[in-house]
Amino acid sequence: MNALAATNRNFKLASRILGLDAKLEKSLLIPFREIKVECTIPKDDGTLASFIGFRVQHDNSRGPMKGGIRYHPEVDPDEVNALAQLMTWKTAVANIPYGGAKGGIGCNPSDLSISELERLTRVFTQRIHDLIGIHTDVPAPDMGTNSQTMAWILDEYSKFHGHSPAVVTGKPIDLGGSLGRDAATGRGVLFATEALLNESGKTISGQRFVIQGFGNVGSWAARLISELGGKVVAVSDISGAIKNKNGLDIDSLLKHVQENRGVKGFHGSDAIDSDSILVEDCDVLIPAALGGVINRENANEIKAKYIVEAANHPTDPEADEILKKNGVVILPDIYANSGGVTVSYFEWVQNIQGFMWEEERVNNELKTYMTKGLKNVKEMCKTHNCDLRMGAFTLGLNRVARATVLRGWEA
Ligand SMILES: NC(=O)C1=CN([C@@H]2O[C@H](COP(=O)(O)OP(=O)(O)OC[C@H]3O[C@@H](n4cnc5c(N)ncnc54)[C@H](OP(=O)(O)O)[C@@H]3O)[C@@H](O)[C@H]2O)C=CC1
Ligand SMILES: O=C(O)CCC(=O)C(=O)O
Repeated sequence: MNALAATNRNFKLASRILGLDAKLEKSLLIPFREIKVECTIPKDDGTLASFIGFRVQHDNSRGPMKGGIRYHPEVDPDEVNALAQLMTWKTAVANIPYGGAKGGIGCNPSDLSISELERLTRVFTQRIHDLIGIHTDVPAPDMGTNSQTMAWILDEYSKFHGHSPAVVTGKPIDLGGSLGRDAATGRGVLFATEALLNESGKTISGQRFVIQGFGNVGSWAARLISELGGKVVAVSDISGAIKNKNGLDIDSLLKHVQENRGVKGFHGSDAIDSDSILVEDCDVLIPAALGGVINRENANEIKAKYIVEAANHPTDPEADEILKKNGVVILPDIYANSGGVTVSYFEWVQNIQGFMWEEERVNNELKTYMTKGLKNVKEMCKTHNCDLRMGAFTLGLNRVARATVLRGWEA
């Protein structure tokens, strides 16, 4: 099932549970605005290369639209649409005053030089600058983009609108970024996992973790989990997958990745088949890369007791059903990875206030939001007798529906 069909299916299930009016349901589902732009750049060798960029602004009833920009070969309109919709429910679950958006460019960033990436980012910004803004739509990093990408967007946007640090989050600290934003999604995953485990008297320490993806989110999650005594027994990235049943030394692995641009060949590990990473023996599985990776082909083989969705939409609805029957507990993406956008919110607040917070304050506030988020999701599970995914969807949808109805429609 493609990302949009899967996301729409979850939306409709939640809407039925809440008993939303069919016309309101339709208005919540259709994106506010879909932008598609052509971005042509001269490559370093003088030849031209053309790319397609997207920004889907899904909903703004609760505040400015918010969401990352992804650079990846598989970026397509349906996927960006699904990711934008997920941002609407995610910001509502986190209870931060935003709507949802997502952007992307269909490209392989590892095939482009730094100067080509800069030109591409600047051209994309020129195409969309009139449609984003501090109080309309605030981009951030996602797969294949980082704080440098945000710095280029900020610089290009500011040429048209004056210096505007709050137009993007996930910026470098020197340009008004927040302390703690780089680690925030991984740290949020840690807080979410801790809160879930604590309910059954367990802690991070002593649990065995498998992590797919070792980029921003996966590597921070691994680092923070191992700092608390959790055993990360297998990880993967594009270069391959590695395993050590006694636990990987994450500090040495981080050095290895910096020097070798991938986890492959790490001395304290054995290589395993990349496809088998999700079905490795562990207590907690953390998908932190692409969507749709847990599907009906592999769901029955999953050995983890818990899945914490650091990636967006990693689990197909068909797999959801299989995993539920097998007793696997899933912390859904729109709650589990909301730490990133929550600290983006703190960054935006700091930019608007013109006052920088200490990192300790950022991390403490994040913990409060993540703990409260799980409590609110569980209350919805209890009220509607549903699983955690539907608990999160009904929580998000209900908040957005209430805001939409309160604002009303033009006559
Ligand atoms: N960044 C953020 O704040 C947030 C991110 N997310 C989600 O988290 C996920 C990861 O994002 P992020 O860490 O920022 O992205 P990054 O680009 O920093 O890292 C992505 C990682 O996934 C790896 N990867 C890509 N394809 C595969 C594959 N087929 N098999 C195994 N690994 C693969 C990459 O490998 P390699 O390094 O070798 O290319 C890299 O390690 C995405 O789904 C994103 O939407 C969600 C909330 C916030
Ligand atoms: O930090 C943000 O604004 C958005 C992060 C994001 O893209 C996501 O949560 O999927």
